Amino acid sequence: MISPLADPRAEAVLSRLHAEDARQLRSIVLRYLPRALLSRFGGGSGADVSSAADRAFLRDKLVALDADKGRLAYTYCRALDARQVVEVGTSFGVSTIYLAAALRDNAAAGGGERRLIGTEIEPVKVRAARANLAEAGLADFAEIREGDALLTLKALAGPVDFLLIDTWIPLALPALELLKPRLRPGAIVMCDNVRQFAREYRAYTDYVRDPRNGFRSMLWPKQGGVELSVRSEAPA
Ligand SMILES: C[S@@+](CC[C@H](N)C(=O)[O-])C[C@H]1O[C@@H](n2cnc3c(N)ncnc32)[C@H](O)[C@@H]1O
Repeated sequence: MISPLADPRAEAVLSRLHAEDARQLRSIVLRYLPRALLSRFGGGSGADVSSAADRAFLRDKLVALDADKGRLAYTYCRALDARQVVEVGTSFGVSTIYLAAALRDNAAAGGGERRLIGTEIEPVKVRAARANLAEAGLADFAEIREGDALLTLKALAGPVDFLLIDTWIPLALPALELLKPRLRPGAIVMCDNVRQFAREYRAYTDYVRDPRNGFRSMLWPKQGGVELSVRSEAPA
């Protein structure tokens, strides 16, 4: 498959992690399919994974951004000449590697300080993500903050050029609202799986698709769907 990264070291780590993610998919589908079907056809919500049992089950699961979306994120960060990128939901660091690679390449092309701030609530995943970034040779471009994103990102200084929201669904809109004042005009926000969980993401998509809230937004409809929103000035 064609990749814009052109970085064998990072690609080797990504290929191991994508393979591990694919191996885990079966157990995730078996566990969550009934909820997903209920959500689609019978009400109920597929969004809530906050129980102790769900948390324990998901602790070693990557639930990673797929490769096409990772490459899309890389390409946007390059095109934006991003300096600061924020990621809500780091897990084992798959998306983080794509984003950190873009920042490294932006620094090589244009100089200046570039940084990715990622955040993850599960300590074991934070340790794994840091190790994966180091193995990919990208540790210098990413800082992973451990804890609840609404706390770890509260005092973040702007401007933010690109924001990836790839976390459990109930956090998506609060995270966007927290970070919205730090997004520079023209910043892109990418939010994963909004088509697959359209009902659960309704509050989020309603918000970004209403231009009065300061975004112009579209659905990239492949693989569960990605919402791509450009920060614009809200009309007076
Ligand atoms: C879909 S996974 C992220 C996948 C990651 N972006 C990747 O490509 O590998 C969502 C992650 O969000 C984390 N998460 C859930 N709630 C969170 C919160 N309140 N603060 C920070 N991270 C959270 C979960 O532990 C999980 O690892």
